[in-house]
Amino acid sequence: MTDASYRDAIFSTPLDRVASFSFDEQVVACFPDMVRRSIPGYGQILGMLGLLAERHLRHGAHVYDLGCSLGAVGLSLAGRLAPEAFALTGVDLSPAMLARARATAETEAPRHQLAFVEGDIRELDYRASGMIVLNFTLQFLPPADRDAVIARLFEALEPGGILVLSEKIVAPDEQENAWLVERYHDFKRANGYSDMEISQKRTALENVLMPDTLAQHQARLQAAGFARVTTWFQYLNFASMVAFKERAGGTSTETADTSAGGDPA
Ligand SMILES: C[S@@+](CC[C@H](N)C(=O)[O-])C[C@H]1O[C@@H](n2cnc3c(N)ncnc32)[C@H](O)[C@@H]1O
Ligand SMILES: O=C(O)C(=O)C[C@]1(C(=O)O)C=C[C@@H](O)C=C1
Repeated sequence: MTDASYRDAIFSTPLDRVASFSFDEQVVACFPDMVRRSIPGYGQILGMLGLLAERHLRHGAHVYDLGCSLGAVGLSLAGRLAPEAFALTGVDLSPAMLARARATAETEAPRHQLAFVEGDIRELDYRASGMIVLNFTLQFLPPADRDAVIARLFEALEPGGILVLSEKIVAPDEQENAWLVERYHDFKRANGYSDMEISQKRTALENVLMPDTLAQHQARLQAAGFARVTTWFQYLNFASMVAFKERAGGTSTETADTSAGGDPA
């Protein structure tokens, strides 16, 4: 990133009252450091998105990055695909995030078609797309709004298109979940967060980030019409799924990539 990025110290001093977490200026300023130290596998997930696009995206298709923050998903795709291979629209509610996303894209991928628009992903008028990414965004929507958003994304996807959904998750078994959360806190401590920071952030995220189970995600995706859902990544209580929209005739996604050779049969 060329933009200035600060170390996340938002919860490093004791607060009388911990306010609910929001994507304000303070978070924007330290966001790259925050996600790197707080989301297990964040860099690996981003890296894989470029590979998934290479494999599944029709040449010239449109891509949505919903809840794009600083535009990291678009930059990952731009790192793997040629400028004419896709056009991406990043959507976010936060003007401060979008301003930095635009500036970074301009510097780091000037020839790629990366646009950023302010909007609520629950209300957007979606255009037909070959790939839609929700990288740690659905978890911030009120649970009652999630089914409708996923159903609209299914409708917006072209046959053969993919939805990539990365989320913090909760395990249905209480003991398993407690273990995962404790190890997640170990992960945060190892990345330099103090117990106080971990505890205050946890309070700030209560009723703001409400994780679903993997089974809830899978059921929602299937109810929306996705023929196949694969959990391709999990690291502690963070996971990423890819959901495939079938092509007409019932076949699931085929590769858009021609470099891997033809059908061996
Ligand atoms: C954890 S961040 C996403 C990180 C980003 N996708 C990445 O890979 O770096 C969640 C983002 O979702 C945005 N957001 C939350 N609710 C939204 C909504 N209803 N519509 C659009 N954006 C939303 C927030 O402003 C925030 O930037
Ligand atoms: O810090 C945590 O506890 C998190 O859950 C990490 C998480 C996320 O999953 O989106 C929460 C808020 C920030 O946007 C960055 C990361």
